[in-house]
Amino acid sequence: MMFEFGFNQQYSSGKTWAFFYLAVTTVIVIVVLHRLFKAFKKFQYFRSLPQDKNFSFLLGNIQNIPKDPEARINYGRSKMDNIDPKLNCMWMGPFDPVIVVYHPDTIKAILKSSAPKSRGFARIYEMLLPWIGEGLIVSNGNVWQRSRRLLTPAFHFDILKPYIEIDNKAADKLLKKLEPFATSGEALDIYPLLTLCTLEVILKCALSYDVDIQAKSHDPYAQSTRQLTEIFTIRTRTPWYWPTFIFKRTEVGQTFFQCCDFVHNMADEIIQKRKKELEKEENKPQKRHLDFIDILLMARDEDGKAMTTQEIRSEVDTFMFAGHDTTASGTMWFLYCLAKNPEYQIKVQEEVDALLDGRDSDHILWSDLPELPTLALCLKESMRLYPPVPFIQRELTEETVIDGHTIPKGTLASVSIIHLHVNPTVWEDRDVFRPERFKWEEAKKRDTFSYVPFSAGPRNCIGQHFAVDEIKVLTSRILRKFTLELVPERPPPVRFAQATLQSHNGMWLKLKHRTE
Ligand code: HEM
Repeated sequence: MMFEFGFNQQYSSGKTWAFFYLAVTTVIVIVVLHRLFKAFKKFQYFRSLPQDKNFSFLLGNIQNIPKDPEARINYGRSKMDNIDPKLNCMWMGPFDPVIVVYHPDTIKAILKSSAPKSRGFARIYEMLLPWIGEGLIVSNGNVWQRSRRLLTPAFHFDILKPYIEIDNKAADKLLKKLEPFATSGEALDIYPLLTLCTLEVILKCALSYDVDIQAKSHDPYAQSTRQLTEIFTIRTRTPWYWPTFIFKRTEVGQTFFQCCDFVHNMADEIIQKRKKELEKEENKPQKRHLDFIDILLMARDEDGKAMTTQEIRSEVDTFMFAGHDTTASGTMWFLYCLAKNPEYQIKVQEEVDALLDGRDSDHILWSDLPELPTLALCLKESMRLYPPVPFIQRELTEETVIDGHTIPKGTLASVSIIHLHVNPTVWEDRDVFRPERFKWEEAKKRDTFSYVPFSAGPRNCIGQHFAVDEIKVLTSRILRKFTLELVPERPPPVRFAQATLQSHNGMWLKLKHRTE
């Protein structure tokens, strides 16, 4: 009996295990099959969307993207022209579909939604993290909301007003540096001079950091920023650089992290200097507005908690980058557009002359800014053709209907500002520089999402008024003194869409004194 019982017990427990294994295996097989089925359905769904049919099961569409920077921009444009005028699906590998949008209807669906910045493996904002941290550009959710609420007062008109004189003083120095080129007739690449000028402005205005950066022929901070944006762009387009542990071991990766250390040290220095000044000021409070950095240093939560050093540094890094590279790019392309379209350059010069003639000083005043309507129209048109921030990205956190397509949650969306601005269904004579298209009678007929150089919706650019004022002051000061000409011996600028829109071969211009 004992034996029988033991045998039966063994037999039945063996059977139980067999059942157990069978059940587990069945569940695993069902789960795997279900996942595969879902992945296949998702794949089929994305394959049914408008897209470049030249698709590889290994690389998706990556191999179709041209290496040449200008051809790369034109590749996106040809998809808009030939595949679909509103959106297409781009495969960044066999399992990574990205929805690219470039029409007011489709861009609106993304920018009006609460879709956050894309984060996680291989996502562009994640790749910015080691550099600008969880600052306003990269952060999401509560962290972003808190910083945005805190920093919005730093861009109030009352704060921006005195910055105009800082812009003018920076312009004075820039003009002095341009003078010898006008005298000798030698062409120059104007971009490096513009970056130093805009860097000086952001350091003085937002960070109360008074250094004569323009006195140098180059600045290590501006240089590091350039290297960081270049390497960041390379990384976003090179799948084998996506895993951080590999990227860190490559030469470019090491340069990237060295540059990060450099800019972080500079941010720390600025913060420490300002902290000491504020401590001194505490004893003799002055009636003045708070700069961006003061707001960061003095901010307290409801429970009295200050921002951590790391949080403050991320915001400082964010503003130092976002506040100078964009305006330098915007000014550079604006000057190019005017050199290329002399009839508009003359109109702007006449407008500036009419404003300043008879004055003792050429400094532009805050009250002068609305008196430059032609310049304002030309600047808008230049930012249409050459948007300083060409692309941005979002991640859909919920299923979203875009132009009748139900795009699943988790999908990456690339907002192509540079293509929206030349979408032929929106813009007549899209490649022609015609600033009049921004006159109210014409502009009011267009969807507001047709033109978004500063993005739109809740995550729009916090610094847009700061930027536009600065560009207006710099360009009117340059045009008051010089006439700009293209350099026929040099090839035209080659657009390069990095974090900001650059020229791959510099921005070569000739300057002539207006008196000549
Ligand atoms: C011509 C100059 C500028 C252009 C074209 C521009 C454009 C943009 C765009 C398109 C965005 C959205 C980015 C995204 O969604 O990822 C943005 C965001 C931002 N910009 Fe600008 N920008 C300019 C100048 C500035 C300046 C001067 C500052 C600071 C002083 C600044 C600070 C920021 C910040 C902090 C954000 C993130 C805002 C948020 O998400 O709440 N920008 N900008």
